[in-house]
Amino acid sequence: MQSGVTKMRRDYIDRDYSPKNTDLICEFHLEPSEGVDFEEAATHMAGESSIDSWTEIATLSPELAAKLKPYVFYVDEEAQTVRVAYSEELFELGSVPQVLSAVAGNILSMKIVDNLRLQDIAFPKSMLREFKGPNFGLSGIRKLVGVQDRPLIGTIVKPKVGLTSEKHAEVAYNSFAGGCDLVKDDENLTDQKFNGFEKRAELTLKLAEKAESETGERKMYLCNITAPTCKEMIRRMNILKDLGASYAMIDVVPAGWTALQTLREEAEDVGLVLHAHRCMHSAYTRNPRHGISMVVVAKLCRLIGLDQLHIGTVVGKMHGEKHEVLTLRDECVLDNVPADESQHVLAQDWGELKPMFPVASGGLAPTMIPDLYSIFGKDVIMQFGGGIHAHPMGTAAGAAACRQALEASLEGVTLQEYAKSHKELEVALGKWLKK
Ligand SMILES: O=C(COP(=O)(O)O)[C@H](O)[C@H](O)COP(=O)(O)O
Ligand SMILES: [Mg+2]
Repeated sequence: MQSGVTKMRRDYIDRDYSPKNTDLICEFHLEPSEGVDFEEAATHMAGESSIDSWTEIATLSPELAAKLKPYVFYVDEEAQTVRVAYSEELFELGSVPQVLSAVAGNILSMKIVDNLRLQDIAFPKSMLREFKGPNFGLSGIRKLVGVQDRPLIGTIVKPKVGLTSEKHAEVAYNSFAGGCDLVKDDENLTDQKFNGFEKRAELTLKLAEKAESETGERKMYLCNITAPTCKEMIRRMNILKDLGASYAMIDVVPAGWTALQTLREEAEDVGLVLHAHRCMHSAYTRNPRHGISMVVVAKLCRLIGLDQLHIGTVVGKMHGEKHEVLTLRDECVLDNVPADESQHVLAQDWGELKPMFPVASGGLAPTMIPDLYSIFGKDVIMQFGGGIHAHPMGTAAGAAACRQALEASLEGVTLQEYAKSHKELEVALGKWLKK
């Protein structure tokens, strides 16, 4: 046995245990380190994530253990999968940080495992009750934007950073004028010297309003409030509210779970939709054998109450297989997610918690819209950066090409056919359609 590993007094493997509907259930991918037995590793992992330590602890009485012990009720050594049921009493039910400190905390660092990945958490009703979920959610956003029957089209002002506030607002205006419903900041644009938060928000919201009156469509600006402190993020949210904004955007992983829980409370008071950019998630989601899955990240976002979340594109530039992205979509939009063993997904009844609006973004071009529509259907926000601002005729034409490609998809017409009477789309096909 490896150093630091001694026999625990208790064995938490119990294949006969049937989880109670009040239990929090986790599925893990587990690879013991060399010479460590699979079940031994599973028992240690379950103990470390709840009541136990690396050696027999005298202060853990049999009564206490009987009340709070974890149950490793599913063990598949060949598939390297275990499921653990934890009593709800182990948790501060309204605290995402506390839950993560338990089920995705020390255990990811243990020497007895070479790899360990938290694949999914099924939250019991008692925990769902402690959270509000999205305030607006998918249907609230549709109502706000006034678009019911098609995907929304969004853009990220490019370049990511470097434009002045005036130029930023102008690029946003051109995007709105060309047909975007939503314009957002990039994830690394917050409050830099060349483009301060307040000035950018003021100028861009003003031009969003102008585009609204010119086009007769609602135009939403998603200004990034990510900041060094919660206090400052709340201040920025209030600035947005005072300027008449409907949305705030936040980088959910860099900002952290406590910040999100804080912002969710404030967002309800100020009445802003929260857009969740997931940058940095791959630091712990990308390795299929270790860390935390994106499904867990998405579920935590819905639980806390972000209104829309980046989930990947399948066809764009970012990592993410179709089945993974669709699993994320399901966790965003369904009221009841069925278990899917092949995807390491546990059943989740979302109860009263509203659906989030899924966002597909990252390396998209207008030419991909038919594929995006067939993958996601209408309940998706299609978001283009380079795919709009690199259009040879400019930003407004890029946005128009996206709307035209969407119209073609909704009508079941090929892009080539539609492009015959739509110049912007024709030019976009010339640039991006693979020959
Ligand atoms: O700025 C972009 C996309 O710009 P572009 O369209 O020019 O690639 C976003 O940050 C990515 O969507 C992030 O990826 P994900 O949504 O997968 O988290
Ligand atoms: Mg970006």
